[in-house]
Amino acid sequence: MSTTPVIEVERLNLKYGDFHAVKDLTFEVRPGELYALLGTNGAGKTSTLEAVEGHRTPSSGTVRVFGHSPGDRRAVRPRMGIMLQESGFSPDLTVRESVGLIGRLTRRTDDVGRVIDIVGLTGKAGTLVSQLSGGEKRRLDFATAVYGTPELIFLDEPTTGLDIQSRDHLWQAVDRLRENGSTVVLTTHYLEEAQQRADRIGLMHQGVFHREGTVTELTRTLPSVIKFTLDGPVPALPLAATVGADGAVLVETFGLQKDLNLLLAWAQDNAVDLRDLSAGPTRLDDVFRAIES
Ligand SMILES: Nc1ncnc2c1ncn2[C@@H]1O[C@H](COP(=O)(O)OP(=O)(O)OP(=O)(O)O)[C@@H](O)[C@H]1O
Repeated sequence: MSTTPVIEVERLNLKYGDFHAVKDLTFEVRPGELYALLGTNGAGKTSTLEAVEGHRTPSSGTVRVFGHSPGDRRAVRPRMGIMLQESGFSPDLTVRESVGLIGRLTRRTDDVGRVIDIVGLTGKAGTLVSQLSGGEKRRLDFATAVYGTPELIFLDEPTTGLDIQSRDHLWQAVDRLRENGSTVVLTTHYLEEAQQRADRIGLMHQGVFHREGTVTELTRTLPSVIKFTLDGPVPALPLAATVGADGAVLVETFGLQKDLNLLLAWAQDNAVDLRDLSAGPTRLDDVFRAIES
């Protein structure tokens, strides 16, 4: 597989009048990667994606997609599938007609019935877009990413409004696209989805990267947490701990396995019941919370 980046963004700046929304942003997305562009509200994710998709002209800096300017639509557009937050399908078309339209607009070829099946709308193929539920509309939006198995797929908050079965279904379809070699760029506010699936994450805040790297790289500077509640007075704990507002005992640690062992041995020796015990690595949520503090 080629190691030439699929997307190269170098010192990208985007301004809206006097407002500097994206500041000197540099990153690349490699072939076959799932890259998650995450961040706080207004961080500049959508603006950045619009520049990469060729919908917005940079104030300065360069963007290359498959080595081309995204403005070179003939070279780039057929190779990428874009699932926007709202695709804007005409309400007067049926699902089947809408999916057929994707082929004409992107110049990719596929079997319309196959795509409708993948997005789980076979029973609704003859239904007007105006009569779809919110979740069904979102699944139709997903067809734009699936049609013709594009090499590069943008998923902008793909699971917002989907029930858990539809989410699982969508991610299974994304997994199959990736098995076929597709590169995926994801934005989402569901951090656990990014934590589970992203190879790398660019975490934006106020127009710049607050952090960039793998989930492990992003989370390793923050401690893991052990949490439990106690029924009554107990002998001195074997570890430094704090008590949260809800009365739960919190132990923050960079040596999760060792400290958990210590705690469990102490509980066993002293016949202490550690109720609601949970222990886990740092989550992306914690990295996000640390941005503002
Ligand atoms: N057309 C526009 N005119 C003026 N300001 C804009 C325009 N589009 C975006 N902005 C501003 O640029 C900043 C970045 O917006 P952007 O939509 O890229 O953020 P985002 O990271 O996608 O946010 P969110 O997570 O809230 O969707 C915001 O402060 C926004 O108000």
